[in-house]
Amino acid sequence: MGLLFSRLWSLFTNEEHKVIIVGLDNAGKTTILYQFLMNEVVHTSPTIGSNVEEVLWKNIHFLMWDIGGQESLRASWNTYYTNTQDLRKAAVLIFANKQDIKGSMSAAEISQHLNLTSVKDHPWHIQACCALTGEGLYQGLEWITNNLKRR
Ligand SMILES: Nc1nc2c(ncn2[C@@H]2O[C@H](COP(=O)(O)OP(=O)(O)OP(=O)(O)O)[C@@H](O)[C@H]2O)c(=O)[nH]1
Ligand SMILES: [Mg+2]
Repeated sequence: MGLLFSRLWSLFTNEEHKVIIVGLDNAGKTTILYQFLMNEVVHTSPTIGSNVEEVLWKNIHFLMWDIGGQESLRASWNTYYTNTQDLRKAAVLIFANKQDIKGSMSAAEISQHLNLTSVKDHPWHIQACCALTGEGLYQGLEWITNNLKRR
């Protein structure tokens, strides 16, 4: 009974899911964040610190943190993990962005270089995308959503 109530409760409260976006500088993280928020390409400059936005998609609330990727900022990435629900249970989505650029590595190539098949302790998925057109972005979000449902 308690379980049923807590399940019903979680349906009604519409809890928020924290997403942390990290990666190399110039990879397109901020562009991706604002595509999710506004469905458009915004003009960006390198992020110093972070941007945080609430994104509602298919009735699911995501709190998305986009963190600056410059080398000098990477040591502080872990401060953003502190309040994350439980990083040990985190699902990992890798966006292989800028697929519109000729000669960009495919998702399969990136997967090989990152040795993703060796990751056994987190569910992971690699998604090819282009943040300028939005192509692939929602497939990535769909994967995250399906992952939440399986928990
Ligand atoms: N061609 C192309 N350019 C993109 C794409 N996504 C982002 N860009 C461009 O790449 C540049 C950097 O994008 P940002 O979103 O600022 O990159 P970032 O990862 O937030 O960078 P930092 O904040 O420094 O970590 C911008 O000029 C974007 O317009 C893409 O899919 N294709
Ligand atoms: Mg940025």
